Amino acid sequence: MQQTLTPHVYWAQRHEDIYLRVELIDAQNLDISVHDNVLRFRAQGHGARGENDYEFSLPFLNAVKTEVSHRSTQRQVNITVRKQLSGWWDRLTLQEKKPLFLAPDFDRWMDESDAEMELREKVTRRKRFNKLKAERTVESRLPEDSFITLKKGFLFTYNLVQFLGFSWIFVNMTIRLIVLGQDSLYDTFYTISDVMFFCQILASVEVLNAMFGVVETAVVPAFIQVVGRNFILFIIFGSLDEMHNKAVVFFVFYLWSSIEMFRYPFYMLGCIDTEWKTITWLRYTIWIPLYPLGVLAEAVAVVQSISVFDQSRLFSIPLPKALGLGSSVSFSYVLYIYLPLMVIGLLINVRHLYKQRKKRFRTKKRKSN
Ligand SMILES: CCCCCCCCCCCCC[C@@H](O)CC(=O)SCCNC(=O)CCNC(=O)[C@H](O)C(C)(C)COP(=O)(O)OP(=O)(O)OC[C@H]1O[C@@H](n2cnc3c(N)ncnc32)[C@H](O)[C@@H]1OP(=O)(O)O
Repeated sequence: MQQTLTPHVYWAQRHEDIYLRVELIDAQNLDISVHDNVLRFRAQGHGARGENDYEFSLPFLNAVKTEVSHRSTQRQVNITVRKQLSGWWDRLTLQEKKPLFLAPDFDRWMDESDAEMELREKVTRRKRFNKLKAERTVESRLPEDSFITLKKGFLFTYNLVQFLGFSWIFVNMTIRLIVLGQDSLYDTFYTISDVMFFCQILASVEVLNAMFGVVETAVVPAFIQVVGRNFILFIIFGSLDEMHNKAVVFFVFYLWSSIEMFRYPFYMLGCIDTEWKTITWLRYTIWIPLYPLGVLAEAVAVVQSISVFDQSRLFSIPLPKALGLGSSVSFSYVLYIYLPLMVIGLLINVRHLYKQRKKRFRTKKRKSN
């Protein structure tokens, strides 16, 4: 049967506080209270007499406040009680004879004059801190705060516009696919391209944001993303009528908008210091299948456009007659160079997104521990 025992208790004081250290390992079920200037302690833990219930009560010499703060570590329980009036006590307990379980805490012990000096230093430090804080509030916090509000407002609006644009694209394409079936694959460009042009031109803002440090993102991945998509949209699809009715347009647009429907809401929530776990998970996960598929679809579009550029000679590069190699070089040669660049771009961005994912979920895990 368990018996109730008294733990070893060590004490020290300052002008305003009483510090108690209760020697109890792995203390559980703590019940600590102060009523009528008497502290009552009860807990289970491993003390001088092994694993047991331990308790004690201490009637204080003078009045104390009823709020008591305590912190339990693996080795001990630290208790702080506030004195009702600031001052130095001759002893801790009401009765003159010191209880047997109580001893001075020499690690924290101070005599009255040392404690006075500490108190004076504390007051000076607090005054200096308050003065600095007041100065900082007046001089710098106002412009800093309004800059942050302006930045968040701008980013929120930008992300909202992109979210609406890409959602419209995704929903429109999905409804058309359900209603028109396979036929909808071949007229995607005619129905969707205006909104896609708008969203992708606007997306150039993301490179500027990265360059000027408006958001904490790397410039190279943002640049690859924007340049890569705009190349496909404006050069491959936009400039060749022959590409407009190809099914590949559907796949490229659908893959692009699928990620953006989650990426922009994720950023929007970040602007208002909010997080929805599902959106975060989707933002940092669905790129895993979508990114390679997106690059594959873009590569198919590039390959399909090669013969069109060869025939139309659009964007062909004029050569000086002196070289004797013909009058111009087809733009398709640029595309042959672009294809391996896409693979390099894919690798750089997949690596970046993998790191961002690891960082995000590692931080989250640590925070939730
Ligand atoms: C040298 C010549 C180069 C020529 C290049 C040619 C190569 C062509 C390669 C082609 C590859 C492109 C293929 C691509 O088009 C295919 C597809 O898109 S398929 C569909 C799937 N795609 C994706 O999943 C990619 C989506 N895009 C992105 O994720 C970004 O664009 C990317 C830059 C790749 C990565 O984003 P970012 O670096 O910004 O990562 P984070 O989201 O983690 O953001 C970092 C922190 O910044 C905050 N942030 C960022 N933007 C905003 C914003 N607009 N508003 C508010 N906050 C923002 C974000 O919250 C993060 O902060 P914190 O960590 O504190 O949360």
